[in-house]
Parts: sequence; structure tokens; C-alpha cells
Amino acid sequence: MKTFDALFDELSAKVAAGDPASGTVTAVRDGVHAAGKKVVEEAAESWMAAEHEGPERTAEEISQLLYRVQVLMLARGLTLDDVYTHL
Ligand SMILES: N=c1c2ncn([C@@H]3O[C@H](COP(=O)(O)OP(=O)(O)OP(=O)(O)O)[C@@H](O)[C@H]3O)c2ncn1[C@@H]1O[C@H](COP(=O)(O)O)[C@@H](O)[C@H]1O
Repeated sequence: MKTFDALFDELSAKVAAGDPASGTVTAVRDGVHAAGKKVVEEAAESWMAAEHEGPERTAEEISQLLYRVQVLMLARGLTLDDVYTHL
């Protein structure tokens, strides 16, 4: 099972390498505006799933939200430490 930190390490490595097969690399290159819209979209889908769908669908949507948050962090040049320092 993958953790938040492990996924961030994986995405960071793909972005650093410019992996052409990675959708993440494309998403990060699309920039903060596009990444931010995706965060909002997945946040709304998480909320709707929590209200109207089952726990499994909700968990799936939240996993996509966490992924999109990491894409936004990478597009903005933030590290995990930058965020964790505020927790
Ligand atoms: N965890 C994810 C992940 N979560 C979501 N996504 C992307 O986000 C897409 C879903 O977002 P959409 O906006 O298309 O979703 P949607 O149409 O709203 O669909 P639903 O939310 O209704 O399901 C998926 O098809 C993926 O492209 C992800 N893409 C990649 N990862 C992981 O990131 C790592 C690197 O992946 P690559 O960059 O593809 O190499 C790998 O470990 C992947 O498993």
C-alpha cells in the first residue's frame, strides 16, 4: 500500500527526470492554474461521494484529491516539509 510521502517521492522523481510517459509530468507542466482547478474538482467529487455514495467511492475520490494536491505542490515548487511545518 502506498503512502502520501511515498507517492510524493515517486512524483517528484518523475518530474525531476521529465519522464515523457508520465501524466504527472504533463500535469505539473500545465501549471498552477490547471492544477488548482483539478484540486477543486476532486474536492467537490470527494464531498459529493461522501454525501451520496458509499465509503469505497468516497475513499477513491479522496485518493484522487490527495494526488491532485501533490500535483499542485509540485507545480508550485513546494516540498512535503514546506507543508508539514504548518501541521
Ligand atoms: N495516484 C495517481 C492518480 N490519481 C489520479 N490520477 C489521474 O487523474 C485521473 C483522474 O482524474 P480525472 O479528472 O480524469 O477524473 P474524473 O474524470 O473526474 O474521474 P472520477 O474522479 O470520476 O473517477 C486519472 O485518470 C489519472 O490520470 C492519477 N495519476 C497517477 N497516480 C499515481 O501517480 C504515479 C505516477 O503516475 P504517472 O504520472 O502516470 O506515471 C503512479 O503511482 C500513479 O499510480
